[in-house]
Amino acid sequence: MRIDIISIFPDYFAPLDLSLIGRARTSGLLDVRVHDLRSWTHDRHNTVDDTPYGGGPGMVMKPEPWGEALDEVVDGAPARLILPTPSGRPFRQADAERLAGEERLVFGCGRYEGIDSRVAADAALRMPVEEISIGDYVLNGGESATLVMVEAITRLLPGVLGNTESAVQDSFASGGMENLVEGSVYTKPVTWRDQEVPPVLLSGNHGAVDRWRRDQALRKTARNRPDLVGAMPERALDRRDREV
Ligand SMILES: N#Cc1c(-c2ccc3ccn(Cc4ccc(CN5CCCCC5)cc4)c3c2)n[nH]c1N
Repeated sequence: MRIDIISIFPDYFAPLDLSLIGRARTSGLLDVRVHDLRSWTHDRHNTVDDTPYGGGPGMVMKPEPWGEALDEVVDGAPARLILPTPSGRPFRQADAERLAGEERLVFGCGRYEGIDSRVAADAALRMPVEEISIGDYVLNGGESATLVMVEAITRLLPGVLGNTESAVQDSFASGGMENLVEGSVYTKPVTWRDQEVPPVLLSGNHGAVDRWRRDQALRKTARNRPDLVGAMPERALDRRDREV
């Protein structure tokens, strides 16, 4: 997969040189290229913004640099443009799984009050464009959202996670754990600050361990994500769970 990221803050993406994604880039498994939008400005101040038509607060990103940047970066290749925006469709695990199947993704990171709307409309003449939000809170730009989405997507690519990690469907659809959040996890030492690891995890009884983990996940989901419990199919709750 090739990922292009266009931003006025390219240094924001230094974390993509680290850890598993950094290793995947070094190995050639993943091709991530970060571009400074100001490279496509031609005035002495490298201007990327201007006042909004119709008035209103703040500034809007000018269309010209974006148009030139996308023309050069995409260069006629089949690519999908992702535009993080507060008003976008919510980003979910299913979107990460879907986008992990793409050959090329381009992320356009807006700032100020956003990117002139004609940029998305013009790009849509040549490629699929998705306006996506990572959550119902306000950020200052699209960079953090792009980091989140790139991590969620690329961790699903074969070979990116090592043997010690697992990117199965995580807790949102793995076998018998549909729509549940992760339960509690433990490692050595068996006693730490007078807290013991739950004995069932030391029992070697895999059936009992699986049942205990599912019960823990159910309890945590009911406590932290009642919205997911409501979406849980009746069959997902065995008789004992219905007593929860
Ligand atoms: N993904 C994602 C995001 C973003 C996100 C993504 C991309 C950009 C580009 C610029 N900003 C800043 C910003 C913040 C608020 C507003 C809304 N206006 C406020 C003033 C009155 C009019 C409406 C617009 C632009 C961005 C924010 N925020 N939250 C997410 N989940």
